[in-house]
Amino acid sequence: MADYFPWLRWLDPQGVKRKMKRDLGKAIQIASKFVKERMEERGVGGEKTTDFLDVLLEFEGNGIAEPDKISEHDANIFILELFMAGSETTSSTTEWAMTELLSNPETLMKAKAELTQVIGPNRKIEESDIDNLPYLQGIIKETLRLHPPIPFLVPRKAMDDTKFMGYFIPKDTQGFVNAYAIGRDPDVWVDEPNSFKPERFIGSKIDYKGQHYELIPFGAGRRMCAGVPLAHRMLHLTLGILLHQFDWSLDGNVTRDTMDWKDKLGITMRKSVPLLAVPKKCLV
Ligand code: HEM
Repeated sequence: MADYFPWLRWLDPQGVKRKMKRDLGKAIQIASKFVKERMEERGVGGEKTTDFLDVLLEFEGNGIAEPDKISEHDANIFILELFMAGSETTSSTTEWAMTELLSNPETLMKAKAELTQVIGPNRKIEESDIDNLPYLQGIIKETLRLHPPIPFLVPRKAMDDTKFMGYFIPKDTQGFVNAYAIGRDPDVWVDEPNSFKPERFIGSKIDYKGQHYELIPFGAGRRMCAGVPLAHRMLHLTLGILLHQFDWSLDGNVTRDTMDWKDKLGITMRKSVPLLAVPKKCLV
């Protein structure tokens, strides 16, 4: 309500700010446990680790353009942000990918055939295999095109009065970029824009790294997703392992037509009714 009537903001009429403060406080507490634990381990000379948290704790800045040290509070916020930005985005993308594949058996078969051909029966998919799996890459791109987990990206604010494409945008206007609509724009995606067709990316240079504005599930520009390299690996490895190691079917009598396709917007835009899929270990 306060977005429509900004003068109501101080009243917090729906209690949104109050609830946010309470819940964020709980989330910071969880993140702070990881940070405290690591600080204590490092203090007693525990096993040496070199992950992102160690980098934060070891940081020494020049104290001018950057701090001398990263405070414990800031380390907590960093860790919380990575959890919040990185977990539900990747899990909901994997759920949508499986949903699309289980409703498109031919596509699922092609993905499994590629994995069998490239990886073979005797080993597991590794990071170095990803570049040799163009069909799997097409599946991930197609999933992110149709189901971007952050459909309006992160809100922007006009820093100054701006004229843009004939519109006047006053300073401080909040703007959203509709990555969901861009991904389904029939002027750009001319071949059945609402259908799941990983083939459209075979032989195409279009990628989600911020250079091709028709596919921007990670945003673009200086504030685009900081986790693209990690998400890219995680998505291909997770989906690759699920498809390579198991045969999958839909639960019970559910079919493509009776499946619930609704999404709901929370932290991410995920399936409204969770996918129920049944794995069977591949007999290889
Ligand atoms: C499917 C996976 C993911 C998607 C679709 C995604 C998407 C996004 C989007 C749309 C933004 C805002 C960009 C903008 O508004 O231009 C963002 C920001 C961010 N993402 Fe991701 N993300 C994913 C995974 C991850 C992972 C795994 C991490 C790290 C663990 C991560 C860390 C971040 C961070 C730190 C930001 C804020 C960057 C900034 O404000 O400068 N993301 N992400």
